[in-house]
Amino acid sequence: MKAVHFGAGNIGRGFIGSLLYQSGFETCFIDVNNEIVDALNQNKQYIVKLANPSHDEMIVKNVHAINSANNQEAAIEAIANADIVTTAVGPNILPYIAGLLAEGLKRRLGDSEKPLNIIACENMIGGSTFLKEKVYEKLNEIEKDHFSASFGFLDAAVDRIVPNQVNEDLLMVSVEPFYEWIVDETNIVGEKPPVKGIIFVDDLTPFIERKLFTVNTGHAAAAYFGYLAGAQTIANVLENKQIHSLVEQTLQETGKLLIAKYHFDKKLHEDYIQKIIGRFSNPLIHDEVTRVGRSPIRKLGANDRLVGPARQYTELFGETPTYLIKGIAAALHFDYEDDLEAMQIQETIKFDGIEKAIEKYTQLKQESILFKEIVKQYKEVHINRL
Ligand SMILES: NC(=O)c1ccc[n+]([C@@H]2O[C@H](COP(=O)([O-])OP(=O)(O)OC[C@H]3O[C@@H](n4cnc5c(N)ncnc54)[C@H](O)[C@@H]3O)[C@@H](O)[C@H]2O)c1
Ligand SMILES: O=P(O)(O)OC[C@@H](O)[C@@H](O)[C@H](O)[C@H](O)CO
Repeated sequence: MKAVHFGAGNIGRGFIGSLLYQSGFETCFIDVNNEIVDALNQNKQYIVKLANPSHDEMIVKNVHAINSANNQEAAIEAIANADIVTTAVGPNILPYIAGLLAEGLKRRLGDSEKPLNIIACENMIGGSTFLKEKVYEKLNEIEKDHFSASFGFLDAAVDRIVPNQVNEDLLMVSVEPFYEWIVDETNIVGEKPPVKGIIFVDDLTPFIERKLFTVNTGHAAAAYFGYLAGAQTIANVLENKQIHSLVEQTLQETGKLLIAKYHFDKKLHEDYIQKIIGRFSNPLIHDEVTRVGRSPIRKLGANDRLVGPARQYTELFGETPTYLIKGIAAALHFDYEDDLEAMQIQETIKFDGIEKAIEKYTQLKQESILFKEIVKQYKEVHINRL
């Protein structure tokens, strides 16, 4: 069986590639990073190392790679012959791979009748649906009909903390032991993708919201509070009792929302929160606050991990969430120079003011109570940097 995976980065190699190998796939990574592509083609395997006390390792074999920046033809051919396509390139990159994916799928339609499922493994709600929209923008009406009959775009929630890698071995990836990959089965065409470790569900929404509004909300809060406090890594951040408590309280707020919306068992959800905080605190993972806080424009998006639950909380309970708002305010103070989105937000604040910046990046209306509370909190954080 052949897999094509877009994005041979942290999660691509450290999670998806590893499960594809364990399931018997030969994986072709498509990436634009020449160094990684060359190394994969040279070694044809790489090591995944677990951040556990015994530092267990496994070798992922049967891999090769194509640089789509200079070898589109090979990438199109690989997609045309794949048994599954997955991605982990980042939500903002999905529109840029859509053209190539569309070409590969068109060629496949010309060559065979075999159905194909595509799974975008990105931290966003409806990632595969979004990718499908971008692919369909490249098609005419007849092609759209053929695509709908032959290709399934399956939304997913993926969870495994894979920090930026600093190993001498370029391909080695250190990952946390925990993982979870939940896939919406409702749009599958043909057989269920035979990937060991995938949990198929018929309603993904509770799972993706639970993951994004707990793991990623807690992570973002820790990153932005931690950055203000001058911490380097997420594990360091959580050693600070004050921030530990801020993160926990933030997750109590998203927990209250999730339990009310999805009737999750209160005790089980509390256990889920504590397990996640434990994962963040893993001393064997060196996860920089700047990676976890990366792309703050995306993270401040109306439906993303901070503003999404804050908005829903305010609508459902008729009051604003104290700690989520603190997290949003801290994100607006994230002025890390190497992050283009952080710099863009800081420019907007500097030239247009905080109100215009909040409106632009969160889509919240100035007259809303949530908006006003964020402005207030932003000014307070400004005075008392943690
Ligand atoms: N790292 C994690 O802990 C983690 C966990 C769950 C989900 N995710 C999600 O996985 C996705 C990837 O995150 P990551 O941490 O692996 O990032 P990463 O930067 O390590 O990997 C992204 C890879 O995509 C490649 N890429 C960029 N543009 C491309 C293009 N046009 N075509 C093909 N490849 C391209 C990059 O070169 C890079 O190798 C994100 O959506 C992220 O939210 C990450
Ligand atoms: O990948 P992002 O930028 O959406 O979010 C940063 C981290 O929160 C994220 O990568 C987590 O490590 C991951 O989602 C854990 O499953």
